Amino acid sequence: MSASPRSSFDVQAPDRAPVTVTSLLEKKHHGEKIVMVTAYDYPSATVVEAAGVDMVLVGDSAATTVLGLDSTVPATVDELLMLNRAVRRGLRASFMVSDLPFGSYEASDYEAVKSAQRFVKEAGAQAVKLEGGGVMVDRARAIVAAGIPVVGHLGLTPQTATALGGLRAQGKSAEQATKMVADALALQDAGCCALVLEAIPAAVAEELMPLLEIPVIGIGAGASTDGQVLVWHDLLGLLEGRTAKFVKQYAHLHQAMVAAVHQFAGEVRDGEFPGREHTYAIPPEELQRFQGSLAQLHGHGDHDVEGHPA
Ligand SMILES: Nc1nc(=O)c2c([nH]1)NC[C@@H]1CN(c3ccc(C(=O)N[C@@H](CCC(=O)O)C(=O)O)cc3)CN21
Ligand SMILES: CC(C)C(=O)C(=O)O
Ligand SMILES: [Mg+2]
Repeated sequence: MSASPRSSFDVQAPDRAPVTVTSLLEKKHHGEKIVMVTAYDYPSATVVEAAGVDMVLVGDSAATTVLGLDSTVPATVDELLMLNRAVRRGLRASFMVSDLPFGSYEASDYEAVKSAQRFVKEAGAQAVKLEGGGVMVDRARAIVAAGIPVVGHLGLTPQTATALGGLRAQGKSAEQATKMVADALALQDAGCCALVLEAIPAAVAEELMPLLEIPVIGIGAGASTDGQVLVWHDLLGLLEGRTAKFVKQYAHLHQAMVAAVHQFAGEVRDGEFPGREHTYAIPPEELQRFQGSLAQLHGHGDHDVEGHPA
């Protein structure tokens, strides 16, 4: 393990080959699980990179987790692009996938390709992700034809949650599950390099898995998928409040951060911070000269009230 960083940022990950569409497929074939985590800025990107995750998703969940909105619908291409560029600067080997936001790809193949190209050209995305089957399969095919890898997303698709009747698990009826299988096969046929399945019964995912040749990343789809994804804030416990059933919190950083800031506030109020070690020194002779010039300024005769020589 070499400690030398290869670029201006300092990640602690052991050297590893950059993740590619091909290496992800090999992982699937070898039965090695694929790890995906969302990231939204430079520090989160350096953490997921250092932890060695395979894929990083710059999710439109930024709308709720970073911007404090109550759904992903209002997220814009420009807002997400700024976050995507920050993430890009913190990544080296992890494969970066960018969510296309609601309204940036649905209306036509042309708009889909144009939006996808912005994430690639302006932020260094290695793939884009879009939600849904049906006509969205055509959008996926158009982006793939333009030379950009596409990740599909079926099941609970938060951008169209209103049409789904809310943020509800999907595929709980035979009809829904059958439609999902058809959409998954169609997305694969359209050339998607991977598929995300969100909030569906584990048994439905299990039936689907043998039918798919592309890597499948689950979030609330049980243990049979080729990989798992969680949202950064969920995994680390960075937000207050209840989480979806599919979330496991591996830390409780919200509490840890409140405690740290609370301690800072207490030390400022007590005069305990800053200590000598946090303050700057001036050479004694410079301090003496400085005090001398101050004394001159303060009315030692030959100056007017503003300190100018009389
Ligand atoms: N922090 C966070 N994590 C996410 O996974 C996430 C976001 N935000 N924002 C955008 C979307 C919204 N997502 C969500 C949000 C809520 C549920 C949820 O509470 N689901 C219920 C399902 C109830 C049911 O179907 O009966 C659950 O209890 O899991 C699921 C996905 C996924 N995305
Ligand atoms: C939950 C994942 C799959 C996602 O789409 C997001 O974070 O936006
Ligand atoms: Mg998303």
